[in-house]
Amino acid sequence: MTEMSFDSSFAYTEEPLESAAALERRLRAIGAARYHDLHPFHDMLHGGRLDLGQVQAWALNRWYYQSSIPIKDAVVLSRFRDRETRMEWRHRIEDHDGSPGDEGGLDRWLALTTGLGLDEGYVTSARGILPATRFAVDAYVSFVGTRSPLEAIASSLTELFAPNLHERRISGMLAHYDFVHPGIMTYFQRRLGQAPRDAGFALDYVKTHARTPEARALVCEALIFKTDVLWVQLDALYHAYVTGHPPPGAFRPEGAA
Ligand SMILES: O=C(O)c1cc(C(=O)O)c2c(n1)C(=O)C(=O)c1cc(C(=O)O)[nH]c1-2
Repeated sequence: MTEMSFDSSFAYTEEPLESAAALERRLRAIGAARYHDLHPFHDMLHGGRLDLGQVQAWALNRWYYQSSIPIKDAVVLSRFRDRETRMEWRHRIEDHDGSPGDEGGLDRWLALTTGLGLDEGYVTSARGILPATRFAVDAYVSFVGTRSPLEAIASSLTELFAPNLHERRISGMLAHYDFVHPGIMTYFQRRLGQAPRDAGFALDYVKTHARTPEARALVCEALIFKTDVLWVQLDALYHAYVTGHPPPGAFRPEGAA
């Protein structure tokens, strides 16, 4: 008799979502299996295996994600009647947009793209981004406006896993690329402090407010959706700039065929 081969990830039975602790365990397992730190494009980025044009393509596309985050957070805010949640959430908008006289994350992201040699007007126009970037990011903004407020908050939970990735990115990119220096990596340096606070609030929120196994399952589905939003952006970058099939109208690095 021939032995059947099977994917061992389906061989276990998942723990029922009967408590907040079980929910947290499941969320962490989802991150461990699906977060975009596992994507081969990130291995190449952090391991110094991309050229300047490919790093530019990544930073250019990520601008669209970054610049949509405060819009997404404004939509999240609009979902809550209670003042406490709005007060807690609103600093996220300022973290990215900044405030008069105080730079925000978007300024720091532009320091990165400019430091990599990209024209600021071209970056902010988002004209050269991949269609998949636009579709994925727009789907995230739409998700938080159309799903329940609980799912809207849950979809930000990928941030639980971001600080490790940012640390690896800072050290890897500084070590491997002569066109990267600390002055253009301040975006990630700053997120190391901001993301744990934000993720901690979101995790407490879903643990407190998802009170049934069904609600906890929705929280998990929201996190899975978000890991897909992140993953598909890197798939598109890989296809366009590693495999070498940029779609019509997309950014073409200088000197590329
Ligand atoms: O570099 C990354 O891999 C990464 C991932 C994520 C994430 O996991 O969603 C965010 C960020 N960075 C980030 O810088 C950021 O401001 C951010 C906000 C959010 C969110 O969903 O509200 N995610 C992320």
